[in-house]
Amino acid sequence: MKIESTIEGFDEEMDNDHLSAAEDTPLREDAFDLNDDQKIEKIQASVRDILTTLGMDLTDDSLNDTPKRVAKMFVKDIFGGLNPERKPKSSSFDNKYKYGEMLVEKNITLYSTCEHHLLPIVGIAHVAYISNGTVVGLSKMNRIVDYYAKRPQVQERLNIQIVRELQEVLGTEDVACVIDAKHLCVNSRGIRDIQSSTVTAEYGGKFKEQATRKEFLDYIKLDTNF
Ligand SMILES: Nc1nc2c(ncn2[C@@H]2O[C@H](COP(=O)(O)OP(=O)(O)OP(=O)(O)O)[C@@H](O)[C@H]2O)c(=O)[nH]1
Ligand SMILES: [Zn+2]
Repeated sequence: MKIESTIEGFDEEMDNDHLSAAEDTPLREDAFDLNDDQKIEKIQASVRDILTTLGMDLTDDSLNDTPKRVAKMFVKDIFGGLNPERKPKSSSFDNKYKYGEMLVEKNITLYSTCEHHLLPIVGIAHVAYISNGTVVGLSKMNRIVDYYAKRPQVQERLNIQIVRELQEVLGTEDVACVIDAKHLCVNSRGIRDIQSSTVTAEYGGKFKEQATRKEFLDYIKLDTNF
């Protein structure tokens, strides 16, 4: 049986067995039973517990507020995109000027968090679409990238979520996104490979055709340094 969440703006359909579609962030049904302040209180206690277990003296004035800082950062900042109320309102307009070519928003700065290690993912996203009558404000593409990045993520899911959202807003399948990002869990720990970065891509509609995809990739030329 399918159920619709009652939370305002939460339009991802949830399924009783699986909670959500494969590309949706795995959230529990009670994810928003607590408000932000209640979550900050609880997380603060957990962070205090972790640091205390590690042996840190939390009476030190540099550390005293760390549990609260981390809790606020999780709820309001780096995981703020879990809350559908923070989803950007994507003002769309009629394509009055009949611009029918590809529009590319490239080099969008991306900060996310790896859900396996809770370490940063830092990179760039390139987004493109071909209008079928609707256009979206340029900054909305940056905002959509930022919203879905502010969750515990894997890069593949992040890439798909960005494309699905823009397809919805623009009312077209013809949307693509390429992400090139460094995962600090690979760069700064574990294998500690500082050079490597991860490239993912999601192509919808016309972008599945080779010529359209090539035009997009020529515009973004994956030779950027960040
Ligand atoms: N597919 C995918 N894997 C990721 C992403 N971010 C991190 N990973 C990988 O997730 C894997 C987690 O593997 P585990 O073996 O459970 O973790 P680990 O023991 O810390 O692994 P090492 O990093 O190899 O030390 C690692 O290989 C990470 O590189 C991502 O966005 N997508
Ligand atoms: Zn990781």
